[in-house]
Amino acid sequence: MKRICSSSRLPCRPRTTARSYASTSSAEGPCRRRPTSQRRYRPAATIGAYDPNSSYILTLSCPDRVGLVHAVSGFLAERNGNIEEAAQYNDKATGLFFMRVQFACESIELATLKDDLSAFAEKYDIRWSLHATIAAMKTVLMVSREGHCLNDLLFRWKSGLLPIDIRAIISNHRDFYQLAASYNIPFHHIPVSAATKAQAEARQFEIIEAEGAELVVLARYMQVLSDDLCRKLAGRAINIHHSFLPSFKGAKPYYQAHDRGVKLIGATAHYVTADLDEGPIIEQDVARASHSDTVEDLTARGRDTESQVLARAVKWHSEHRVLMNGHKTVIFK
Ligand SMILES: Nc1nc2c(c(=O)[nH]1)N[C@@H](CN(C=O)c1ccc(C(=O)N[C@@H](CCC(=O)O)C(=O)O)cc1)CN2
Repeated sequence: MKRICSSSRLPCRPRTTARSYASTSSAEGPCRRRPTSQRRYRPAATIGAYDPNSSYILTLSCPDRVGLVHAVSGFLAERNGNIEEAAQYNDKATGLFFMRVQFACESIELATLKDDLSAFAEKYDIRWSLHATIAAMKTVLMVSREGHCLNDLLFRWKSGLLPIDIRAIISNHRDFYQLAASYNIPFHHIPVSAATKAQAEARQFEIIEAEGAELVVLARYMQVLSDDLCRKLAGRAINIHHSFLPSFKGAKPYYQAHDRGVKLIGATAHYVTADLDEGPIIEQDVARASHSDTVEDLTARGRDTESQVLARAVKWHSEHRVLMNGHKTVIFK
């Protein structure tokens, strides 16, 4: 039966298997042990003895104390868990400890591992989460009229460079309908105005939940999300702001930068909160500016910076390398 795209009313073409990532439903397609920066994701068949289905990422935070690394590594060793990558940080200001461990563990059922982790976590007052390394993160992209970040994310995903599973694109304009079609991704055009905002956001959230999105990326989506939607998307919505925050918040940062005469412009990827452009920062970068630059020059130069900053933030989030630390983040690159 042909699947009809809810908003575009057009038959959705069956999805290609272009992605080399396993969507969470069919568990195939992990990566060999290249350094993360060089990893290219490809089908399981080409991989040797390594069993992808037994590789996990554990992230945790708890009040800091002596022996936590020993306790975590001991917990895994007792269950024949082989640590492949580990990083930790203790924040002296908050007294909190953070850790990310990637490990292979073939001799234990996932459910048992989770039960054991729950008991272990209680002992140390640990907040934790466990993810299958190969699971591609279900993602919905949102965009308005500037398509450079959207285009960049789609190309990196298609090239197997991002461990995500792009389920849908939502926009308050039609501009990128064809781009979405070229990647066989459902495109949802949902106009937003002050009068229709609540209804529009209800439709947006319906799609996000229907797609089981673990991540929503505001790839130059230029509408302010309501407090209610921000609460529902807390910790799973990333925005790219086209300035080096905290400078130049708002919708027109390049005009503000030009007026101020700055010598550096920048971009900031951050989690979306109800407080506009105030969310925990994941990644930032800068580019040079000069007295001779027009706003158009700054806007054009900023596009590359925005795309690269957002792609890095999406990659780190989808590899479970970003841990929340109050209104800040800890990044295990
Ligand atoms: N609740 C939040 N919503 C959004 C955030 C955020 O941090 N919290 N970031 C923005 C993106 N953004 C800057 O990065 C931004 C977008 C839009 C505006 C704005 O003032 N928009 C006007 C409408 C502008 C238009 O129609 O072109 C408005 O919404 O009234 C400021 C900052 C995404 N949403």
